[in-house]
This record gives sequence, C-alpha cells and structure tokens, in this order.
Amino acid sequence: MSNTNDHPMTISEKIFSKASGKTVEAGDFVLANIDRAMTHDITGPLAVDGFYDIMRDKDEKKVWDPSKIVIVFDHQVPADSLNASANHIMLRKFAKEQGILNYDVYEGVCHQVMPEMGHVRPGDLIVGSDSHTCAYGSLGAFSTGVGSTDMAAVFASGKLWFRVPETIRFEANGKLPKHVYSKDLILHMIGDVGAEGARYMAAEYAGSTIEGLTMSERMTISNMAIEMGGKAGIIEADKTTEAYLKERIPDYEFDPYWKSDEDAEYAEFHDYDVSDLEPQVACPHNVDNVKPVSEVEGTKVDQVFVGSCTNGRFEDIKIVAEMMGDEPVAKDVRLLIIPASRTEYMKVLRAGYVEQFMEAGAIVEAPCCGPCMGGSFGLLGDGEVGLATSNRNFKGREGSPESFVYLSSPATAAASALTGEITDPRKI
Ligand SMILES: CC(C)[C@@](O)(CC(=O)O)C(=O)O
Ligand code: SF4
Repeated sequence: MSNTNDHPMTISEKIFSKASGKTVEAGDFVLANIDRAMTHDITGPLAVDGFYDIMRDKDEKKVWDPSKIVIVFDHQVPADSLNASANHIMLRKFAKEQGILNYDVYEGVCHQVMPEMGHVRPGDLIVGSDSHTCAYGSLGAFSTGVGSTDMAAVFASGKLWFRVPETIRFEANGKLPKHVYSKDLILHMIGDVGAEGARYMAAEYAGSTIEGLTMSERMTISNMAIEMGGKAGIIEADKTTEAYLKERIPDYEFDPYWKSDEDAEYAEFHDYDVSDLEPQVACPHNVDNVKPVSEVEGTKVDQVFVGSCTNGRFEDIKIVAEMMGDEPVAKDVRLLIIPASRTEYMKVLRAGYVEQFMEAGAIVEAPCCGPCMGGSFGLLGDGEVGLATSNRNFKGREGSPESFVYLSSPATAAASALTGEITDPRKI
C-alpha cells in the first residue's frame, strides 16, 4: 500500500483509513470494517446473547464472517463453577453452530494465543472483548478492547464505530542494563504519565531500545498500554516481527507501509534514555504507583506469581529458572508458575524447568489466567502480600480486598521468591 493523500499519517490513521475505505485523520468518527474479533469465556456469553438479540427478527442468525472470529477459554479454566461450565457449554455450542474457531480449555490466555496462532497481522484492525487486546499492537496492528455489547454488534455486522485517536509517542533509546527488562520500562512509562496519561490515545513505542526487543518483550509493552489509558499500544513491524509472523503465517509478506510517516503529527511525545533504568515495581493499589525497586526492597512477600498475558511466555519463565538455578523457594513463600499457553508450556517442559521448579518447592500450573484476576486458585488472603508479573494490582485484584499486590518483571519476581521479600535482581 502507499500513502496517496497529501498529509503525513500516523499508523493509526493509516489503519483506520484502510478499515473505513476513505482517508481519515485523528478526531474523525468512522464506521470501520473489523479484520479480527476475539472473545473469551468471561465476556463472550454476554456478546453471544447480544448477538442473538440483534438478530431476533432475522430468519438466518449467522455472524458476519466466522473465519474472522476467535473464541478462547482462558479465565475460568478448567470450569471452576457451574456458572463457568454453563458459559463454556454455551460458547462451544455457539462456536459449533456458527463455524467459529474455539480454543478450548488449556490452549492458553487469549492474548498469547491470538498472536502465537497467527491471528494478527500488521495493519489489522482487531477488537477483543478484553481490555488487554491492545497487546497485539506489538505486531503493528491497531487492536483494542471493546465491551460485550460492541462485540455483539461486530458479530452481527463486522463493523464498529470509532473516533480515530490521536497518537502519543514514546521513544526509548539505549541498552537496558542487566536484569532490567521491557516490563521495567513499561512500568516506568506508566508511572511517568499516569494511569490516564494516554487516555483514548494510540500509544506508539519506538526507538533503539524497542527495536532491540524480542517479540515476547514487545508484547509485554503493548499489553500494558491500557494501563496508561491507551486505546492501542503499537510497535511498528520490522524484521523481528517478520521473522515471528513467517513462522506462523506462511503467506505473510512484510509491507513497509504500516508505519507512521516521518512527519506524522503527535499529540504528545515522551523520550527516555534507559541506560541507567533500575528495576521498577508497581505498588498497591494502582499500576501507576511505580517505584524503583530500591524504594520497596525488603517488603515481605507471601506469594510470587509468574505468568499472565503480560509475562507468561517461555522467555519470561526462562529468566526465572536461570536466576533461581537449583536454589529453593524461600520458606513460607508460594511460587506459582503459569505458562501463558500450551505452546509456551511445552517449551518450559522441554527445557526441564518444570522439574527444576518442583524441586525448588514451586508449582507449575496449566495455562490459564489463574490468580491474575482473582480467579479460581492462588487467591491472596487478608493481609497477604503478592508479587506478580501480571499487569494489574487494584485492591482485591488477586483475592482479598485486604491483600496487597505488587507488579514486577520476572527477574524481580525470581529474586523475591528466593529471599521471601521484594529484592533487586541485580543483587542475586
Ligand atoms: C478481569 C478479566 C476478565 C480481565 O481480563 C478483563 C479485562 O482486562 O478486560 C482483566 O484482566 O481485568
Ligand atoms: S492473564 Fe490477567 S490480564 Fe491477561 S487476560 Fe487473563 S485476567 Fe486479563
């Protein structure tokens, strides 16, 4: 594709121009064609009910294009209540009737399954009934979370209205220091601009630091764009993206068009030199309550959770395994390791890490969201402190409203599991 209009465009403006069939710019309201829609076992049932309500007077109650819809069971898996099992049965029936691809129990967390199974391409407009759908911006797509009612409209029409967002650009340059990762960088950015800093804007992440990140590390960054209020979290596709996609989408051809033009207009610009960034920790009870690890070191932890769509990939779990070596988990600490997908779990298994963690006194659970959202297991009790590699730490997020959740990188999580208190991984 090429930019045939007379003004420079951001990647978001380009994607919405393609999706709406006309040249648009930030601030325009558009009715856009959706390239891919994802729903899961918690928000899916409401979307399905809404779809059949929209279609109630139609003889044929068919979705707009079943090949563009994906359903993933990941939040309440395996079914942890009769309500959850009823939801699963309903969604399986919907998927079968409509001919929709459904990743059932234990395939993994939706935001890991979608990119790893080849459902995301640069330039796509993707909606998911989950706020962390922004994660697929790591592959150069405009992907965003929508409500179940919006998703019902997409099931019926394949279209959704948007206000084309302005763009806030984050440029990070320099080499991340040892034991400092993309999770530390995104936590630092969120702490810098605040939980509403990018509200309703498309965040773009660029610069030499970002270009040097693996796909896994990029997904961590885009996944948390919503935690600064971002509607999207886009990292332009490059050779790293191309290599990742070629393994998953045989006919994928890199198109350099899907990037912001040189002199595209930004609403805001933030610049970071990461060369002396220290590990960061988000402290209770908000994701933007971010402090350098040196300010919270020594805080006793009862549970460490390594997993979620933010940092549950093999690459994340490898960091933990390598930092822990054959050392045991600290006394009175529970270490839960939950790979984000079956594919990632198999890599962990083949690397011998399951045995290593079990020997250390940790537990490796099957792929799911687990304690990330206070699900069916790993709940924190009154007064307990949890350190997690996930993306949210609101009051009560992982269990009791009287518990406390800190967020960190896998390296800080590993160091803290070894000592029983929040620990700077550079000191291990
Ligand atoms: C609570 C859960 C369903 C959710 O996945 C919902 C969301 O992100 O929209 C979350 O992480 O908060
Ligand atoms: S792992 Fe956590 S953040 Fe990700 S989709 Fe599941 S509940 Fe939401």
